[in-house]
Amino acid sequence: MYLDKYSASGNDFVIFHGFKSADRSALAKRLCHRQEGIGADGLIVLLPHESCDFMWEFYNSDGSTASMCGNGSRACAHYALTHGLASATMRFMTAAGEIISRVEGDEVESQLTAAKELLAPFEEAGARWHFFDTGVPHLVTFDLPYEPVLARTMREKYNANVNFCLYDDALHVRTYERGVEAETGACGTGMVASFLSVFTYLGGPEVLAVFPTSQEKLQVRIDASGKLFLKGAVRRVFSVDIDMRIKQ
Ligand SMILES: N[C@@H](CCC[C@H](N)C(=O)O)C(=O)O
Repeated sequence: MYLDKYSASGNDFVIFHGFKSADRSALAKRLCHRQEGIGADGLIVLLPHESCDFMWEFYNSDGSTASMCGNGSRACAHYALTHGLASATMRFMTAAGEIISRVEGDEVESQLTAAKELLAPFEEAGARWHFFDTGVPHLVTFDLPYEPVLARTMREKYNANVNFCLYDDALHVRTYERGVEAETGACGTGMVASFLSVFTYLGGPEVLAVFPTSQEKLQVRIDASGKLFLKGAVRRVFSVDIDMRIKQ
């Protein structure tokens, strides 16, 4: 089984392509395991699609599926170009809708699906929260430093990813990710939800530099028609051929 390991600003993924849809939840858990597998935040499988360049199946490291992943979309676009599955500008289908990605060297920009505000801003646990769906649901606060116990409480109550932000001349975001059940190095849809909170409620600009936990800088922007874009470098860490028959 041939696969690639990618890092997209510190959010890491195992990626391969196949021909058929299947329940790959157990495989995702096995491959993503940090001690007994390759280790990753998620598994992405590219599959043929009738009208797009391809479609994907996306799994978190705990085997759950997610409808979208911003950093995963950038990593898988680079994978698709590298493996001759698409040209540098490509369209692919996710459970959240169609994504358009453009690859230029190691820089990849993805145009995400239209965002929705799930709840008006609200106060809870001594903080003000914004709640956006940018492909998956994200809570965002600017009032508190990263706090894992509160992150876990809010994640469970709202079934959402949870972002703790600092906004100065740039945006700094730490994300507790659902399905990884921990803080990850970066979360693309979380950075876009945080950007939207700044843009909508704090009078922020149309383009912002965003620094996730990994400190690998990205750019988030909104165009005149409200389309949202996430851009940054991705890195193919290695390619490997593994024997999946070895099983304890
Ligand atoms: N890391 C991703 C988000 C992946 C899905 C998320 N963990 C969920 O289950 O909601 C990103 O870069 O957007």
